[in-house]
Amino acid sequence: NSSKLSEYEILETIGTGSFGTCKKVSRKSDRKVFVWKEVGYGGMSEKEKQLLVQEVNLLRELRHPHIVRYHDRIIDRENCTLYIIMEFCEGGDLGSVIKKHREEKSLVGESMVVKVLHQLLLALRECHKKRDGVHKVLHRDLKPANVFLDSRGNVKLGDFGLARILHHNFSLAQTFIGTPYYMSPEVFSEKAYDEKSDLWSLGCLIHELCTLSPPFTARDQQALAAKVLQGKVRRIPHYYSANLQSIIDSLLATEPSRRPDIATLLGRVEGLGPPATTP
Ligand SMILES: CN(C)CCCNS(=O)(=O)c1cccc(Nc2nc(OCC3CCCCC3)c3[nH]cnc3n2)c1
Repeated sequence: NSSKLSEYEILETIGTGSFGTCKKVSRKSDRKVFVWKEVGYGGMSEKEKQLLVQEVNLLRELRHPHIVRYHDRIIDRENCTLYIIMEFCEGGDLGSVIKKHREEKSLVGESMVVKVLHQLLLALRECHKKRDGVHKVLHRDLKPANVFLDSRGNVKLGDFGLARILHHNFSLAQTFIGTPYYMSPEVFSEKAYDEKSDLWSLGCLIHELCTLSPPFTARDQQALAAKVLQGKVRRIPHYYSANLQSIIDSLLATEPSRRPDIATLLGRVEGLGPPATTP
């Protein structure tokens, strides 16, 4: 029996994403806390609704310690709204962590950076393993606001799938798309997007975690593309190890084929600092 909205109590609105509103809710039966994401499908064509169903089915299949867990969905036909109920991550998002460190002028410790790198590599390996019938599941929207921390400080990759839904240029998504800081050279030059593009975005995210601002910034998309295609990146602070610098350099290789694959990267990361997942 599909669950109903009345089984949940709304605690607070956490924020609004490219898909709609995200709220913190608690299940009345056991007070367990979740988030739900409200996706309005009123303006969608039959085709777009089909895509939405496909994406939610994809979300349901991904079960991994470092991917935010999908729990349930509720369809409210009266308001043409789909509610996707997911695991609540108490630690908030990485964007807020970076903002805090920038304001406090303090660097993120290397062990935390390595933990985020390691756990996101494990999450991306799982995503790339999956196929939704035809093509590979790529994240496409890896950015600090889409990476969450649980109560034990473990990293959880969130909100993908929703990213792909909105890649079919839905109107709402267009209004939310900010500057694509993490867009890879091949995507700017409209070449094929594949796993290596997710690794480029991971490189941007880890670089930002070390420097507290995006590796490539510009006032508009054209200027950003020029910088990304030129491929010059400032080094991370000397506080961090040469190993970490070289892993980031390899992820930010302009030519996708020069970026190592996930297995190679995991070997290099597991060779670094202390064990990653907090038991
Ligand atoms: C320790 N403190 C410093 C941190 C306090 C932190 N607590 S907090 O304020 O409730 C808080 C803040 C941000 C996130 C979360 N947890 C969370 N957020 C999601 O999405 C956020 C949404 C994404 C799109 C854009 C709008 C926001 C999730 N999606 C699936 N699971 C999720 N979990 C909790």
